[in-house]
Amino acid sequence: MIKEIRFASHPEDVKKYTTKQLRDHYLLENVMEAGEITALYTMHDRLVTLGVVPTENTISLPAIDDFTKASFFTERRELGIINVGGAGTVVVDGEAFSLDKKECLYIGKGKQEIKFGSEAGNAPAEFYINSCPAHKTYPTQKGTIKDANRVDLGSKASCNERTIFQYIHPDGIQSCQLVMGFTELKNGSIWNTFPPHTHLRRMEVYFYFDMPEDQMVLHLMGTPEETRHLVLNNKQAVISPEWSIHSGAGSSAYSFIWAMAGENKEFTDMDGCKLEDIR
Ligand SMILES: O=C(O)C(=O)C[C@H](O)C(=O)CO
Ligand SMILES: [Zn+2]
Repeated sequence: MIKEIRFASHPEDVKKYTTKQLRDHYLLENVMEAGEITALYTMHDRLVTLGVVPTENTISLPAIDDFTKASFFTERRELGIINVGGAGTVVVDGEAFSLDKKECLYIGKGKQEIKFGSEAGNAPAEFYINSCPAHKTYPTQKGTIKDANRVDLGSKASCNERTIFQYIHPDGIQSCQLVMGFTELKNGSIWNTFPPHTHLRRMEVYFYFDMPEDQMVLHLMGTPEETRHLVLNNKQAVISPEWSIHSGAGSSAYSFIWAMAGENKEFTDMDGCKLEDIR
């Protein structure tokens, strides 16, 4: 298992960060490792981002004792999973859920044994997971693309034509604080989340996928009046502190999974930035 803790940051400090410091604090460079679990615990709302890639053998989710001091991972946590690889299965206390690419599974607090497997070891499932502290148990539930709430946004002329698929949200799969889904850009569009926004009530993590290996996204972060960029490639993730914008322009179309945790679960509770204020 590959694991790491990152601490929360102050916007005044981040203004002084070099490219390397920005990447060290916010970028998750290697999320998916064959046959491995990767786990990154951020102190921004104590969200844990994991990647699980079972190849020949199934992989069990351990408690990660030094992060959680719990006897099993979901003793005080909930988690949301979206598969971005080949077909796979998640077994939750003996109940099997098959997940095709882009399908979602929410697992509520209190599930003791969680196991991940792939249908074919040479085309492994790649489970992208976000977990946050939970105070009560909501039912474990699968979501297929048809179950997701679709929101079409943007336009061809603005190069930001995209569809948001909401899985774990107030009118969909229920959770304590996790909100999660993915956004797909239409071919020819490159901008996500533009115009950008902040939401002091929630932090957010973006995981970019379905991006050609030789392409990239310039992901924007920072306060609206002091922005910075990070270069992200396929299957990399980036932490967005609650005070930061999170938006990006790619050299081609791509998709990304967004996940939020914090004070509320209101997807539309955003403070939109005026383009004339962005620096
Ligand atoms: O393309 C978009 O716009 C998004 O996907 C927005 C994210 O979901 C988000 O930032 C929600 O707060
Ligand atoms: Zn947001």
